[in-house]
Amino acid sequence: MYRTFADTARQRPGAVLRLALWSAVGAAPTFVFGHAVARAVDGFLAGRPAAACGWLGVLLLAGVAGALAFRPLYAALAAIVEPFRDDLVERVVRGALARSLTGRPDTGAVARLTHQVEIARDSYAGLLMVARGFLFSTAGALLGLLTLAPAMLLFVLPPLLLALVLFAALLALLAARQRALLLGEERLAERTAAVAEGVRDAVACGGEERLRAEVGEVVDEQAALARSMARLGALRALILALGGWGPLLLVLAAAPWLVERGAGPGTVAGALTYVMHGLRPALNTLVQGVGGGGLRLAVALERIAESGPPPAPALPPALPPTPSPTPSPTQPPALSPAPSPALPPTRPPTADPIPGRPAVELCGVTFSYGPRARAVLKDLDLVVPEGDHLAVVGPSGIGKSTLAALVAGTAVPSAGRVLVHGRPPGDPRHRVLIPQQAYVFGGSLHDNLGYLAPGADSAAMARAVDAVGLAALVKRLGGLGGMMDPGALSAGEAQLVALARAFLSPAPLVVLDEATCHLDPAAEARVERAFAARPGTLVVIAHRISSALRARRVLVLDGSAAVSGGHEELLAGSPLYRDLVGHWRSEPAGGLGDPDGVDPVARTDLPVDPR
Ligand SMILES: Nc1ncnc2c1ncn2[C@@H]1O[C@H](COP(=O)(O)OP(=O)(O)OP(=O)(O)O)[C@@H](O)[C@H]1O
Repeated sequence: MYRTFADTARQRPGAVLRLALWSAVGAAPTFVFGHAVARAVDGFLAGRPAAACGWLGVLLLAGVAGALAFRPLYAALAAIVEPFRDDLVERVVRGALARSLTGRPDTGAVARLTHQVEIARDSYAGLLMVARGFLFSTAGALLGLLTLAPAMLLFVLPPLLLALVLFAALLALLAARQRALLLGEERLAERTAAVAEGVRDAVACGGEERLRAEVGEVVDEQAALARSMARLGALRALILALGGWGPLLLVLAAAPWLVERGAGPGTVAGALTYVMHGLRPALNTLVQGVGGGGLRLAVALERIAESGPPPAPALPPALPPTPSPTPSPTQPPALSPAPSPALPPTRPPTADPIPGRPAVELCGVTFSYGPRARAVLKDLDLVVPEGDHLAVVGPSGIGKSTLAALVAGTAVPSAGRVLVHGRPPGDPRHRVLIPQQAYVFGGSLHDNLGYLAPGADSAAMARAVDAVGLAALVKRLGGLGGMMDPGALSAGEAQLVALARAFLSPAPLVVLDEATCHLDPAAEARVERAFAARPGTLVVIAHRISSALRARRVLVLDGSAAVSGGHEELLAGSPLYRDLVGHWRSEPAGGLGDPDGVDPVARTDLPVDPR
């Protein structure tokens, strides 16, 4: 997957040697400091200030040499770290490209993962610096002690070694805890996102308490993990105290014993310098660096490994696109109906429509958003013959969009059966659903329009553009190849793009769920007429009553009952339809006139008169 340090040592021994060499030069001051301090102290005490100052000069020179060694040291480090980074980047890009061939391109992957690669690179470089710094500084200090006063090692080595052993044991615990913390964070994020998305359903089912308890449990687990991580952090401080201050206290306590055995004050001062300026900072950096950056590196590498190329190469999907459980630019996210049995289908059927069967058949369909929620649709029967143009009207909240979702297969009935062209709904080759919220993506207008009809030629696109009235936007963008910024489009323009896309799609059934709500009445009329003239079946969840007037048939949803028929028929037979139309008739006319005296711009979903 990527080069380990051992691989690099084999492949680039020169770089590793250079790193070791310059690390040795960088650590030279650690070796020289103790001796220079010892000699300088002894020199001053013996009344030889010139010699003492000379040793102080040596100390200064060693410091300068150590500082100068850092420049080539970093160059040697880069020669080791950059190939490691290249390996990671290559893996990430290969993974993203391979996934894009599966038909589910993860466009955020490269940006996201290269960020993780940078974290891994920095952590790896930091870890190498820490490890080599510890090794060379400790070696320099111990060598200095050995040459200055070997007996001192008796007091320095035992606490240092004990601290290192304890730290190694703690590191394993820290890594396990850090991983658990990270996974817990992910669990918590997933849980809260799921709760936020489904809060409407949860409230509808009276499930707030249960949700609160479930989320609370994950939060408590996470808090317990964070507390235990903090306790391990305190243990780390104890280990540092043992390995850093232990040798210092022991050397101080042993000083009289050493002096009795002939060690001068300079030797004691030199030994203390080794402990204070060599061993203690080295241990400190090791514990902090490995405990922080090392764990981060391990986690980042794990995430990158997970994002690697999929096991087997996959081919692009056949066109038209196979159904995907993720929302497409014409398919709104699936509704979240009752947990069971009303789950959205994860793999819609791909069989061809059955010739001669109606475009839509609903048989005894009941749907509710939760097991204890009131049914939105109850025992609904409906047949929409092939080639029909049906408008669905009814008061706000009566279930018009729910019906559209059931027909499109993004919601599944709690009881009853829905068929589209004789097949279970949900196959994007059989139907296209345009919701109120238009899904338009950043890219060229051509790509947006061709999303559901990849083979569409420019003549077909021009026809769709003309049919829905998109020419002004095409002109503004400089042609079909013009790039679109979805954020810069007006809501009406975005709807027109989504509508033109649906117009181009080969799907024989089009469901418009208030898909023209941001258009003015004239533009809406043009769109509906265009779709009505398009071969296939049209179902319009009406936003204005004029949609009902244009349709061949109207379905009036009325909670417990639903009636359908022509406009005149319904005026005569449906009190609710009469109420709806009467309501708008009495509204001040706001747009085009109509032969029936109905204001065609009036909304169809105003609340029913509560009489
Ligand atoms: N995801 C959901 N979770 C829970 N309840 C929902 C959900 N979606 C809709 N409802 C409820 O179901 C009922 C029917 O909603 P629907 O959107 O189908 O009605 P509508 O007739 O299309 O309304 P409008 O014309 O206002 O869009 C409403 O009471 C609504 O609050």
